[in-house]
Amino acid sequence: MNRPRRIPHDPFPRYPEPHHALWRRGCGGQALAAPRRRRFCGLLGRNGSGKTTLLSAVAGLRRPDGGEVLVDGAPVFDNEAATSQICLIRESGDMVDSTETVGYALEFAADMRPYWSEAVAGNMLEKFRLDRKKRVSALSRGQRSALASTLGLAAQAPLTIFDEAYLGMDAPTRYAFYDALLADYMDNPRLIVLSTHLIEEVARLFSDIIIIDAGRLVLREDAETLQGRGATLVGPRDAVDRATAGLRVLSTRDLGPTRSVAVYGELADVGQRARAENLEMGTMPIQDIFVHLTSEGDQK
Ligand SMILES: Nc1ncnc2c1ncn2[C@@H]1O[C@H](COP(=O)(O)OP(=O)(O)OP(=O)(O)O)[C@@H](O)[C@H]1O
Repeated sequence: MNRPRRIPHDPFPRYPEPHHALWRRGCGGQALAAPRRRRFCGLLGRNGSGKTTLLSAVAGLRRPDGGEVLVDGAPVFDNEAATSQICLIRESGDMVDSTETVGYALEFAADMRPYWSEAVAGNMLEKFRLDRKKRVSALSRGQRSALASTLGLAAQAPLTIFDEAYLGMDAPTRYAFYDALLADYMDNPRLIVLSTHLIEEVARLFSDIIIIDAGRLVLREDAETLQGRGATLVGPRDAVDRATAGLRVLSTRDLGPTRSVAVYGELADVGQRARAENLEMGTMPIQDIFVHLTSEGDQK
């Protein structure tokens, strides 16, 4: 079968312009992403927030109840030209027929995927210690996830989506997967979307963060800007209160006379305020920002 092949080590593969309008109306009618070519995007949301539903609609596997998902201006549902550019690996790892061997699963994917890389597939099999001759049904849960992730990376699709693809993988396997993901992204920059609950493990990979909650967009930001929007200030209570006056306080913790406050928003002068009050200032991990932004209504 004749397949267009990627030129090895070509840092600018000649993919079609990716997905300008892809996310435009994907989530509650709000814009999810501006046109961008090479991004590594983290999709974060609490259980049941709609991540899998959204990603299935983006991959054309599910017709949206409302709104549209567009790829380069064309609807993605029932559009083979669009879906051939997209590879979605779901947590169920359901792209693999369990009665077949690992080797057959790879051959099948190679025939289906226009940008398939045998080299990436081989590297991943080695990394994950997967035997081509083994039946998929004989693999453990984590090994099935590893195989599904191999198929997802080797597909080299211009839009590659992993929806909690790490399920069942042990920590060394997950880290091997993250390393492979990052190396592959550097080698072939494209649009990769990763949905995960293990935020701290992968936060370093993200160039962009999208947070959804109850089917609505909460935030879309580049990771660096988002990191700059959260800070913690620690010191004597009065001094912390003065320094944080007028800022959006996400949480306050007191330990004796010491107060620790997490603030979020436009923090242009917060460093100056902290220095003026002689406070300790720290950055807020993305996971903490996520927890605060998606649990604000819980106590009401
Ligand atoms: N935009 C939406 N409007 C209404 N219902 C939705 C929306 N998105 C998802 N749902 C419904 O919410 C339920 C959970 O959605 P989904 O499985 O996509 O969540 P999730 O974020 O992937 O959850 P988890 O992290 O637990 O896997 C499903 O029944 C789905 O049909």
